[in-house]
Amino acid sequence: MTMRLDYLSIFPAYFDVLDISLLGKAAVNGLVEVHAHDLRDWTHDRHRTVDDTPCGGGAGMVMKPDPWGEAFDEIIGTEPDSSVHVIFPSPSGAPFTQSAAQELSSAVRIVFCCGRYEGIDHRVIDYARSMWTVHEVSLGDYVLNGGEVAALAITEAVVRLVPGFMGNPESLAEESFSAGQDGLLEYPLFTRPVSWRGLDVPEVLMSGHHGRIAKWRRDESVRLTCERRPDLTDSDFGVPH
Ligand SMILES: N#Cc1c(N)n[nH]c1-c1ccc2c(Cl)cn(Cc3cccnc3)c2c1
Repeated sequence: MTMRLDYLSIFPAYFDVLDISLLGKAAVNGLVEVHAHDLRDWTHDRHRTVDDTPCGGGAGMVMKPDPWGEAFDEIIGTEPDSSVHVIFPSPSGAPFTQSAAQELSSAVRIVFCCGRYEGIDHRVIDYARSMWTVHEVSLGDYVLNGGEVAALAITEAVVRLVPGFMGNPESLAEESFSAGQDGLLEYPLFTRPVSWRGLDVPEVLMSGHHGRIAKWRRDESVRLTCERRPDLTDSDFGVPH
């Protein structure tokens, strides 16, 4: 089943990058289909206006609802369909998580609405909620200038989980935040040469003793998670006291 991805933005060129790397290969293999659209194509004035001053006053400009509605009609359609997932990156969105990426990886259609300025007229989101399955999400607690970078990050997180996308699906199970990792951060990785600029690969990893290697990796994951992400440690993870 091909996953169709649509991107609505006043900077559609942001999404040209999706033609390269693994995503480009996935498109070639028919796993995903990418369509980027310029929101200004649904304006009708000489200046192709997409913004206006905020009702109630305040700084900056707000994106007008009209172009979004006309773009929705043409790109998605005018009939409700809960199988269509519409994503609004937003500073006030819910944190985007690996489990959200996992859920979205089985979607047949995802439409990313990438706003700019101070944001999109809220009626656009309300209308979308009346028609499709809407996700208002944030990448994290830092400020971006619009939704495009978030849409690219979410795309990569989702598409890499689509069955058939990753050459070696086993590698997905050991990553940070993956279910197989018990919510722990990934352990440190090493490869050849064994000695590099006076720095050596931990001996245990060269021992060939799989039990010891597994214990070292688990201990390292617990140590790193306790140090860097105490918010993920909802239990002791058997941390040695
Ligand atoms: N996702 C995410 C995310 C994040 N993690 N930081 N900033 C954003 C984000 C997402 C969408 C928009 C739209 Cl639309 C306009 N802006 C600019 C802006 C910045 C600060 C306050 N108001 C608007 C966006 C910022």
